[in-house]
Amino acid sequence: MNANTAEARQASQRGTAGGLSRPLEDTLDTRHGAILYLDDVTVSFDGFRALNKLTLDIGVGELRCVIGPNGAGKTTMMDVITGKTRPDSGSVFFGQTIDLTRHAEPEIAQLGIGRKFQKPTVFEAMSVQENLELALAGDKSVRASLMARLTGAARTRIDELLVTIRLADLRQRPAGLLSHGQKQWLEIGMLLAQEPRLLLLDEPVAGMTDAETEKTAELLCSLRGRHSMMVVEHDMDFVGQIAQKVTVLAEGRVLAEGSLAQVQADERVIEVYLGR
Ligand SMILES: Nc1ncnc2c1ncn2[C@@H]1O[C@H](COP(=O)(O)OP(=O)(O)OP(=O)(O)O)[C@@H](O)[C@H]1O
Repeated sequence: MNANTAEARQASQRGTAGGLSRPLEDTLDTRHGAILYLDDVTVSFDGFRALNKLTLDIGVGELRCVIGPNGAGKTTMMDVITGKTRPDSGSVFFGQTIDLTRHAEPEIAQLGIGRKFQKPTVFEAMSVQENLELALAGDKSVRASLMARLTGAARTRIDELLVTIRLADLRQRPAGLLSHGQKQWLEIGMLLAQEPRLLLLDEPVAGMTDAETEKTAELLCSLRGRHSMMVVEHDMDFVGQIAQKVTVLAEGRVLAEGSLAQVQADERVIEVYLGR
């Protein structure tokens, strides 16, 4: 294990104090501009290659959209990044020096990679604000003590987050009474509370109304630069609203990459995914 990895592991074992510090802030080396680099990653299930020598990188502060047909390997790719699935071969680097394949799932979350699954998983009986406080604390068991000594910085951060996720007016509302879209924004806020360097979002607008989808696009665009993001989506209108660079996955590897207009005009992409 090299020095940086050892340092990262120690930092991740320490955890975050009140969710306000990000222990790896100084150890994540992104001098070459990439926050994530997958190199030649292969994952097989019973001989079937869900990922087949996948190579892909995400720039610091970038909002990358990943599209592709069912079974292309999008979820498997996110599982590999977050440590849920180990690749058979290949490497997955977070910054220049942290090899994610050497870390367990909770460590990877501590390292600064947040993942939003398709279904919202907020605490329904708690208010919007309490959900954010909990996320900031990072652990349910510390909530009581946190509430007693919520620092000024934490209060400010929660106020900021409420504005970012467009729920400032609903801070006291039980999360269970929010609309589907509002629950998704709350969950994004809960992830942001942990100050992720990289945010993985799996079909964030599935089931949303058009108005909610538009607001989500605005929200994600507002996070650009501050957080690096990878968004897997099938909703092409939404992708059109947020996309800079789009990666098309098919059969476990990158089929095409470029602006949405470029990949939409690519005959191979039309053939396997978009249709005529
Ligand atoms: N645990 C597993 N065991 C066996 N096969 C799996 C497993 N996980 C995924 N697969 C297979 O790997 C391939 C890639 O699946 P994956 O879920 O990554 O695709 P996807 O691009 O996310 O698809 P979708 O758009 O439908 O979510 C599929 O053929 C799937 O059946």
